[in-house]
Amino acid sequence: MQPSSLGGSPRRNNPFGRHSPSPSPSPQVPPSRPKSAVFSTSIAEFEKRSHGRNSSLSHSPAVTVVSDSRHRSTSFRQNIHTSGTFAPQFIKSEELRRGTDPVHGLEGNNDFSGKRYVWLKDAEKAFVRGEVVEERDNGELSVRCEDGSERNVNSEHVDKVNPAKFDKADDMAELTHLNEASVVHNLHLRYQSDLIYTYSGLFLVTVNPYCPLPIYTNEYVRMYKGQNREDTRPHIFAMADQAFRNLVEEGEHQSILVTGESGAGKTENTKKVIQYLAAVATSEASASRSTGKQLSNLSQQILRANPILEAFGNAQTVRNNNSSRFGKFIRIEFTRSGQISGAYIDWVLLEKSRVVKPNNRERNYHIFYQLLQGADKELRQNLLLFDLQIEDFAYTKDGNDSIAGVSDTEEWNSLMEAFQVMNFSNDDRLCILRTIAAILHLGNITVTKESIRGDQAALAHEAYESLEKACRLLGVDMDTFEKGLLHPRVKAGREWVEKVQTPEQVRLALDALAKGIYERCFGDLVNRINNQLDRRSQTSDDTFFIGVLDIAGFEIFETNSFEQLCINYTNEKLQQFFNHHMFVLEQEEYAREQIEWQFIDFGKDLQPTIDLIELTNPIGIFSCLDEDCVMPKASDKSFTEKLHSLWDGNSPKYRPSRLKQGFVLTHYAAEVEYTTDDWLEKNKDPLNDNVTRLLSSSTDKHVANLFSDYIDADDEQGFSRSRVKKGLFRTVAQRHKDQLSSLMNQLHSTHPHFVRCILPNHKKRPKLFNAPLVLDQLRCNGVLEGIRIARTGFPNRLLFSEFRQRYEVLCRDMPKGYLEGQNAAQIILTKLGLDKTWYRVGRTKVFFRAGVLAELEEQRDALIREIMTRFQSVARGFVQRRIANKRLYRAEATRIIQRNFHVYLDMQSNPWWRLFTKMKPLLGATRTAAEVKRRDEKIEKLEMWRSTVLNRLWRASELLLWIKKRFSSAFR
Ligand SMILES: Nc1ncnc2c1ncn2[C@@H]1O[C@H](COP(=O)(O)OP(=O)(O)OP(=O)(O)O)[C@@H](O)[C@H]1O
Repeated sequence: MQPSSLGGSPRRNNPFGRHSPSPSPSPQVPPSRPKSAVFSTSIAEFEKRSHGRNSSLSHSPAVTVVSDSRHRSTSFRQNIHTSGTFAPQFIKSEELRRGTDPVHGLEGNNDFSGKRYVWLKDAEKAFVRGEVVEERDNGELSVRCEDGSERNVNSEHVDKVNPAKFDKADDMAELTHLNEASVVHNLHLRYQSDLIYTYSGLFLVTVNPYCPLPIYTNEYVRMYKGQNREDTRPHIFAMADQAFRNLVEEGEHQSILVTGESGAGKTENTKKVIQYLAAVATSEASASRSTGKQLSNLSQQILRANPILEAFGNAQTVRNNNSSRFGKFIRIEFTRSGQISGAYIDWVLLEKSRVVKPNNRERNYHIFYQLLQGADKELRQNLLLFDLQIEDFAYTKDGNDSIAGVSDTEEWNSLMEAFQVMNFSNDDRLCILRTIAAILHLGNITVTKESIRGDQAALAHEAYESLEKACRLLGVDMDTFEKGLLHPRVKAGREWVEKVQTPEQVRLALDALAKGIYERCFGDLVNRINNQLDRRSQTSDDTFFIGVLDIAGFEIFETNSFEQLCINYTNEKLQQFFNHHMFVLEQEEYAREQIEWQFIDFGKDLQPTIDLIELTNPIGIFSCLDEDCVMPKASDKSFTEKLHSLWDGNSPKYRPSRLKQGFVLTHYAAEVEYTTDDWLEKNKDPLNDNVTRLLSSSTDKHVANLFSDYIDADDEQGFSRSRVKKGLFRTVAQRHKDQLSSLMNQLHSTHPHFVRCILPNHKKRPKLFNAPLVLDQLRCNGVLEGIRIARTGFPNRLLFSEFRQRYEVLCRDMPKGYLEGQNAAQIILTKLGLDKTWYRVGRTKVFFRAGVLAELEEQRDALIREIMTRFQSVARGFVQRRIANKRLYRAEATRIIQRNFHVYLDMQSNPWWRLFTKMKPLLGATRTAAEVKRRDEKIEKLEMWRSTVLNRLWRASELLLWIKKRFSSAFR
């Protein structure tokens, strides 16, 4: 059943994404009432089953799907035709060839067989489907699996298989058996048919196809523009369009939250959203000519900001050749009439450790390679790079030099072009690239031990060349820089003393500086882009925004550190946001339908874990870490012990690690074990004060600006005051908490839409679907959590008309004549004998608990099976009777022939018969002679008769002549 086929209003208030009621549903022809004689058995059986319900594992593949899919496909095709853009890709030729339904691609077990199928857990494939061959009294099932094996399992440990009509369901929330196996199976079936987008209630789930699909063309943009979700197939454009229409129609900020693992397709989908919004907004803008050109230029700029962000914020990783190493929130501002009026990019969590330590099988940020491959001679001289190559720099020589299929020179050219579109001047470009080159040179400063005092740091002889180049590019004095690096001045009581540094400390300080410069440079670049995209002064109208959040999903690695805690904390907050939103919408829907329901805010489920991380009193993980960062003698170990003493036994979500120095947190997705090595250092993220102060007074305005928060005051007291005032001591945890809080505030002011990207395999291969991997991601990205919540309420809902059309057939003695929808539904439900806790009757719909519809479907299948069996038996009886009659007739004929033949044989031995057969030809001759004689006599008779007649005629004519003569002489 695909109720959404009836079209109707947008379903923004329907949290599970079930179809919205259509004000004018398509004609509903009630199924003609069956003859009671035919149905009597099944109804009695049904009543028996619904009272003494055995909610066993029984499943019979559904058989009655044709009308539903026809409804759906009709409405969809109508939509395509009316928009005039029928796209043949929608109906795959393969599907047509196989004769499966092109919209739902039904190919389930429509065999009327009544077999029972279940899902079994499987170590390799996650789940395997099997047919129940025996159900034992002790609750064990004997199951014949698809792989040919036969297994005995406890009935508690299997999941029900959905009726086949749910195969390739557009919205998984409509599955009546909402279990993990069914969700994975549905995604798998769709993925194999290139249907990469699927709804799961409020979520749009997308599985990376790893190959270009022709579904993002302008034709598709037109096809989705202004269409309801129900009238089109799941697509990122459908979600973007819904957000755009909500914005225009309701004047409300919108957000699209895209999350997933690395390589799952977040960035690609974010780009598609922006492409779609730019396209529809441009077409809106072109309606008003005056601003049209200017705004389409802005759309171009928004699109072209991407190559710049990717060059500086993306890198090749094992998972993804173009992995974004930061989270971004792109806000596209619109006027109330739907024209783009500006854009703004926020970023979080840039992976700056990559700048100094890229993995061996990965690369540093693209910009380093693009610069070294693409810059012309003049620029190379300006940046003091001369003939140096990738392998000449410490920060680029490890790891890969290039990416297969990607030309860094071409990418460089495209970056330069993007700079031009974004109105970056030559000077702007140069100063940005100078810092990048300076970082490369900083990496080449080799630190050794001083020859006299063994453990003190000194610069190697060859390091001076790189040091000089770095200092020139950064606009600082080389000697002061070196001194600040090797002998930094620190305050000891009231005195300032010079500190002795080990080579490791100096190397760390240089790396920290390189990371710090890169991060600040990235921030500055984003600010410049934002300045270009900011057009608020040019529009007088109120503006509303659609924000697209592209951020890393929940992470569980073998070793999870501080970075993973930051990411998982972010995802926990986003999941809480989702749960709360779903709860609010659900509540609205139930209230609108006036059904009784005790509401539970599932967002609150996640609060204990969030408190554990962010609370200040009692002191949470972040605050505890911050506190220890300013404690002189604190270490990672003391910090871990403090956490144990605070939270162990006081929160169900926390427990100490058994084997490592760390703790285990229970997140919504899973339990994650964090190791706390280096957390204090990571949280402090220290920069050498002496060097940063020097940079803040750089002769290069750009560099000075990057470090302006370190500006030295006249006196040393003033210096430390200014640092405190400008919040320089903010730790990474504090910064992240603040950034996240600001992001959450923005999100709370929006109407959200959720996209979950799924990585199908680690081999980057199309059509390869690794079910256990997908299942893990569904767990981590909250899709299964959403389904869990859905199961606690009434996830399946049907309009009265649809409910009646489908299930009235199960009820005998329905009142005749017109019945109002609610009344009819109520009567049917009562007659079906369903437990009242299993459903609610609203004002326009019937709501069901998960699994109830499957039970009804089963009854309906049984009934139809019964009808089909009877029909088949009558038809077969008729055919067999005809065959039997024919056979009987033939047998009779054969017997007659045989009898005659026997008689013939018997007569052969009879002498009279033999005499007769010999005489028979003679008899024939005698008969001929008699005949000739008889005819001769007849001829003779006729001859005589003829001559007599002729004689008389002659005499008569003689007499007439005589009379004539007599009369003529008499009258003369
Ligand atoms: N819809 C799509 N169509 C075709 N290819 C895609 C699609 N989505 C993703 N891909 C492929 O997968 C690759 C990785 O996608 P993407 O960069 O968007 O992942 P991501 O989730 O943003 O990863 P990261 O978090 O590492 O940045 C892309 O370079 C592209 O080759």
